[in-house]
Amino acid sequence: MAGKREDYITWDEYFMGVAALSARRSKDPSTQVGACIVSQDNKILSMGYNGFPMGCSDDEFPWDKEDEQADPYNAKYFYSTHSELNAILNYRGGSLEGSKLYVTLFPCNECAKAIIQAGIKTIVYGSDKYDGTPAVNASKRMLNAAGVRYYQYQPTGRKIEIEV
Ligand SMILES: O=c1ccn([C@H]2C[C@H](O)[C@@H](COP(=O)(O)O)O2)c(=O)[nH]1
Ligand SMILES: [Zn+2]
Repeated sequence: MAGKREDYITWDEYFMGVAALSARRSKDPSTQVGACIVSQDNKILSMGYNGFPMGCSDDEFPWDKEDEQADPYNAKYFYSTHSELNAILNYRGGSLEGSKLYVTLFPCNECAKAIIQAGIKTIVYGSDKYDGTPAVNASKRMLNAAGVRYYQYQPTGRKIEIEV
């Protein structure tokens, strides 16, 4: 009798992989972020990626970031909905209390507020490239105060290729 496969992916690889795949839908030329919300018993509840709200055309609204200081009206930041918020808002099933968020970039302060208020209790993040910025410092301050646990995803080194 054949034994079970042993090289199957872990839960963290699976859900971070889903978050990374979700990020591939983002039209942001600079930073693509993906998120996946999972229940305590490892069921996927929702997903999201950074992009403009419904009705705000990816071809008409600005993707520039250089203009942020000079002309914020023509930079992406006023318009882009963050992946974590999209994942929270995309959920149609009721409560996210006690759930876990996988996200490819450490959440900003605005996302931290939504995460806390939604009842998400754990964050597994990929990149922390904005660590030390005021937005991420404030985010960590709020997450720590609210008792939301977070840890960085530890890659296994296994390459996951998807061919469809
Ligand atoms: O918590 C976060 C923080 C940022 N994002 C999105 C918002 C933007 O579309 C990009 C950041 O663009 P930069 O050019 O790197 O400033 O990431 C997010 O989804 N969640
Ligand atoms: Zn954010």
